[in-house]
Amino acid sequence: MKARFEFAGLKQCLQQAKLRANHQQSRVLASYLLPCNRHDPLALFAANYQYERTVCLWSTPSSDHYAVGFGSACELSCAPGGSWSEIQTNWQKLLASSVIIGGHQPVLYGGFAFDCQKAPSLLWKNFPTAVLTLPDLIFFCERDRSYLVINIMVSSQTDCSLAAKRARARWQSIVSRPLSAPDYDSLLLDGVDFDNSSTDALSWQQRVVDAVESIKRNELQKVVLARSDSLAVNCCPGDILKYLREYYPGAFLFAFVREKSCFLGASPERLVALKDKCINTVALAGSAPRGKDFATDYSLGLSLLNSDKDRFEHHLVVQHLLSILRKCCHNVAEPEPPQLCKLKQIQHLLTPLEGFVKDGVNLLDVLSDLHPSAAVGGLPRKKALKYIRENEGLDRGWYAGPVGWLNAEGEGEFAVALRSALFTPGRVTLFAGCGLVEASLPTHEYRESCIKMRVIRDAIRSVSLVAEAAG
Ligand SMILES: C=C(O[C@H]1C=CC=C(C(=O)O)[C@@H]1O)C(=O)O
Repeated sequence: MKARFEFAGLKQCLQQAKLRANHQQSRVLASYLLPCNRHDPLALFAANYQYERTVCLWSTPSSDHYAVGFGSACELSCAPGGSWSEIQTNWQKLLASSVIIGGHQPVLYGGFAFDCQKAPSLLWKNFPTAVLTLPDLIFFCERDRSYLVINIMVSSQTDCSLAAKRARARWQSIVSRPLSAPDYDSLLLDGVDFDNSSTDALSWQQRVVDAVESIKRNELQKVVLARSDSLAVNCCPGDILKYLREYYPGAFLFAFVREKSCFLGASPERLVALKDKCINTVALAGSAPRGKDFATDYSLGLSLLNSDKDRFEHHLVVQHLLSILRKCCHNVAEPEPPQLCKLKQIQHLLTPLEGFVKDGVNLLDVLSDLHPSAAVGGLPRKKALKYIRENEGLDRGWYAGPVGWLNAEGEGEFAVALRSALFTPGRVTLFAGCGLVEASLPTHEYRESCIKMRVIRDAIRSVSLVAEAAG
């Protein structure tokens, strides 16, 4: 299909919004959809992420559905510690007066910090504790369909013709921007993976010992301790996403660029999806490495399914999620026994859970009840969070927080931002955590955290080798 920017249609949409803005004396959202040529969403991301202050990318597991958003027509947030459902209420208010042409649902994308009570450190300064963004331009593609949505906040002063021209020019520059040559330097990647004896490794293992002691004293039932690793490396998040798309097709692929930082990952864990009143979530906890061949892999999977320690760790997550679902949903199905979720480097125990949302409960209500699940926080929840705050010694930022989207009908999907890293100029910070119960062993947990970090670490290594080979 030839690209045709239906300029007249956009201008009319803006003019309608302007009439409304005039009438109500406040800004009105104009959202306009038009079919467009197919582009590779990851190439669009890679070519443009350095030129736009806000970019987001989202792809649903095992699907060909991608959304790439540029800029921000508006941002909805709530104060640290504030109620997330405030965001959804404000979104509904904004939509009530909007002019939407194209038969689509405008969509917000964004995320929440793991711990919204904590002020962000310098590392996460560009990531507010809770923010959902309506991009200026969103490119969607699915199978053979692709389209562009243009969102503009219109006031009584807006020059509709100029705003339409600007949107067209911006999209044209986005699609015609060439990929800049990657700049990879000082890759300090080798030798740290399973080195159990470095000071960082030992001090983290000591934290695990202390947490397990606390569990043995019955102060906690379970706690998830995370750690970070920082690498001095300059590499293109777009290339990392291409690697993740290839090797983790079953994961939620996400990226959020804010100013010069990019938080991205390939998460296997859905926190919540709401469609047609049906809520879906998963318990994902309990891990084992993948085997090098079928027989070893099969036996590792079988031992994981039969491991008392992992089954207990997983059971806690299932029971906790069920108790929350039963409050906000009816017809909560009894779960089946856990199954294996096999990823490139690691396998997990997984239990899907489902219910039908009660009237008057919205997606962000459910999200804020489910987060943090015992797969990333612990139990009892409040005590585990306090323990993490006081003992982990890390600013998790958006790592292990919910990331995803919310549409105009209140439907959406959020994943737990795992297998993720924060890219800042010249540096990448990797994050991973492990669920601890009484039977957890520090060396095993450290090794598990290394395997989890390999998702991004291997991606960096692979794209830098390709860049080196290309000269
Ligand atoms: C906290 C993480 O993983 C969670 C999800 C799956 C398995 C987990 C585990 O076995 O500990 C964790 O609960 C992480 O990847 O950083």
